[in-house]
Amino acid sequence: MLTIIDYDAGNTYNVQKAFDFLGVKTELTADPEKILASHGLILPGVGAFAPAMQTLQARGLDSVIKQAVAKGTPLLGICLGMQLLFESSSEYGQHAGLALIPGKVIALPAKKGFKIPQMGWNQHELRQSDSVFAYVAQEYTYFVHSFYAQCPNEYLVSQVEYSAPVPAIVRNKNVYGFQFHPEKSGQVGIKLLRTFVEEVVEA
Ligand SMILES: NC(=O)CC[C@H](N)C(=O)O
Repeated sequence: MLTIIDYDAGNTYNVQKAFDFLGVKTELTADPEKILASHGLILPGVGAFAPAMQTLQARGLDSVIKQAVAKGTPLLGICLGMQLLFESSSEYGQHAGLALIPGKVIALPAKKGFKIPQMGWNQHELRQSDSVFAYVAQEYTYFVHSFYAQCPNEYLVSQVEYSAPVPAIVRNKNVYGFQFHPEKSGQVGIKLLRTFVEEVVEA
């Protein structure tokens, strides 16, 4: 069973439905004991960075997540949930993140021909050929975001080109992030979630 961290994130229902479709049981909880006992964690998220971090902190979930990761529990952050994994975000001011992956989140640059937010399908370019997600090369997934992560290449599994090179899948040991919405990315999105379960959590 996977544990979806409950901090009133907006895409929790759709993420749960995606795992239901996979036949993977999930439990939505903010209970520290359940999170620490979990075999795999999902950090969903849509909306602004600061209120999301404030809710995590208000529920003590920031430290519980860090404890779980430190003992090796795999964690997948989705969209805003991926951005929260980094050290900081400049969305509406400067805010500290969970600092589970080195790097910062900044605004997508304005550039002629690139509407902000990026809202649509984009094609992955692979950066780590030995990743369990390597098959995502040249595949398309669905993005909705105005901010993006800047991180050292060693944490980059795949990226998409928009008004800047956007990390699409990132990894730091047992911590993974998807900037896109796998729950809105059709068969590829479902396959990527299945890979996280079968090749990471259950491996
Ligand atoms: N869809 C989202 O929640 C996007 C996350 C973040 N607010 C961004 O604009 O990048």
